[in-house]
Amino acid sequence: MLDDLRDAVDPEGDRIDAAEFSYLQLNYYRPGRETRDLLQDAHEDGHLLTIVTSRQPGLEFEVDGRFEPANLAPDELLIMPGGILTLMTGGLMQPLVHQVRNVPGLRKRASLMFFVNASVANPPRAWIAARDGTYPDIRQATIESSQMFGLGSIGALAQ
Ligand SMILES: O=C(O)CCC(=O)C(=O)O
Ligand SMILES: [Fe+2]
Repeated sequence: MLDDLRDAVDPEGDRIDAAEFSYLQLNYYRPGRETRDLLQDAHEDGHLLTIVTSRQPGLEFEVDGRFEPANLAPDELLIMPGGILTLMTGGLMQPLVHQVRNVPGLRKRASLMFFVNASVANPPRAWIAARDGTYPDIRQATIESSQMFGLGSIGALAQ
């Protein structure tokens, strides 16, 4: 899929090596114990892509300024573009903003994400330059995003 994106945007561009720095994350929520309307506020993911699934409702994504339920069937995945893909494409591909609603009556909620990251050991050059003509530092952006939620830095994997 990343190769197809590259071919569409810049066939001469760097191939993304996503094998080593992509990872699975399991989120577990106890909606019944929370008083908040949102279990996760609206955000974009700081990765190239996020592949997400859940058997429980709650995930919503933004379309034309409004949030819509993802309504994933048990055998469905949602593939969401993230902020690093925006950097790779000079702003051409915008991230999908999403949030997790606290659905009344739901006691437990689990979701599984596969976060697709470019290698920080062998980072690609952006396929399209930013508006000011510069090329963003994909390696640095990937490392910084990985630290956003207080998780261990992805940079540690490169050592
Ligand atoms: O729990 C979900 O369905 C989505 C979680 C999410 O957006 C995230 O962890 O970045
Ligand atoms: Fe997210």
